[in-house]
Amino acid sequence: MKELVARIDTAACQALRQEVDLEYKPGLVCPGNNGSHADMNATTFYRSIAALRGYFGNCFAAGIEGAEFRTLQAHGLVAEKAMFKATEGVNTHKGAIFLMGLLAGAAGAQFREHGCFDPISLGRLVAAKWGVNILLAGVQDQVQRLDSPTHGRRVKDAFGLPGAREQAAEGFPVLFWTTVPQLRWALSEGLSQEQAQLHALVCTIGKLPDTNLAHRGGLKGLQWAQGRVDQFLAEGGVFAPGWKSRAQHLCAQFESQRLSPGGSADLLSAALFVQALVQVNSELPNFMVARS
Ligand SMILES: CC(C)(COP(=O)(O)OP(=O)(O)OC[C@H]1O[C@@H](n2cnc3c(N)ncnc32)[C@H](O[C@H]2O[C@H](COP(=O)(O)OP(=O)(O)OP(=O)(O)O)[C@@H](O)[C@H]2O)[C@@H]1O)[C@@H](O)C(=O)NCCC(=O)NCCS
Ligand SMILES: Nc1ncnc2[nH]cnc12
Repeated sequence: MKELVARIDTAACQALRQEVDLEYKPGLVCPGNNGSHADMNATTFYRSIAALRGYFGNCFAAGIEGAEFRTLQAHGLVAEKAMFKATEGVNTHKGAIFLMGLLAGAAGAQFREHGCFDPISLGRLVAAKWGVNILLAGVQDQVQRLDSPTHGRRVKDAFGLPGAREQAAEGFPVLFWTTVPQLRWALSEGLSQEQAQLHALVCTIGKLPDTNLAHRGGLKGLQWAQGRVDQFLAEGGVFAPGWKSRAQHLCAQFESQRLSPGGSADLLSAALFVQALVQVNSELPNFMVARS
């Protein structure tokens, strides 16, 4: 069982690494460009990923043991602390800690029940098992942090915009209806990993009410960003010749507005993790683990 837990943990950390290493992400930190961020670069993200080692495996193991949401939440809070320590206070992966921790926990619950995973139904399982408690935790958080609300909370209060919690409680509709299928479709059309990942990211930005965009740019900023990616797609996106220079232009536009779609970046990581789980599923006989 230890080997499987380690395999899941590695798959999640690799997904985070793939996301950071992808170039031409509008407004986001890439190896060659810090996007709309002055306080972090790719090295900050690598440090953060190193600090998260073990966390996703812990969530998976907790799922196997039949964990309630509060157990996952406790693991998540420890991981957030480790991230902030490694990045000297910069928020690199708060969203990913939350949503990929939940997905890893749900994969554990599926494994406990069936001895394998059905990655595509992980979102529905998260909603069914923990949805209510995820939303209740938000209410508690609001009461406790009235003096210093999070960016997500500020945006919810100002614009009524749902955030990471609502996505999770609803079974990650954007992840499973947009990010994952667009990634798979682009790959099946013969695109490279780089093009397919960028395509999935851009489609996600167009659909997600990303609280990061709304926090920095208000509703106008969110709408502007979604309009820009829609135009990029309408011009052929990564499928059309000259996509790299159009993607670079898109990046420059996001930087000029200081906008960064951090929530969408997290969904790309989560989609890469879901894809990796499909692969792990096919490797399960090699682990020869006994369930109990
Ligand atoms: C549930 C929590 C994650 C709390 O969320 P809350 O709603 O209170 O809001 P935030 O603290 O603002 O964090 C939410 C993060 O989620 C990502 N996100 C945003 N929109 C969405 C969305 N629509 N769907 C899914 N995910 C979304 C986003 O993460 C990314 O952005 C980060 C940078 O954010 P921030 O620091 O705000 O922005 P900057 O622009 O850098 O700030 P300035 O420079 O302008 O100052 C980046 O790290 C990405 O990860 C949001 O940040 C949570 O706090 C919680 O409950 N945690 C406990 C852990 C837990 O319960 N785990 C449970 C199970 S495993
Ligand atoms: N590459 C990235 N840049 C900025 N914020 C992010 N949040 C998650 N990944 C990110």
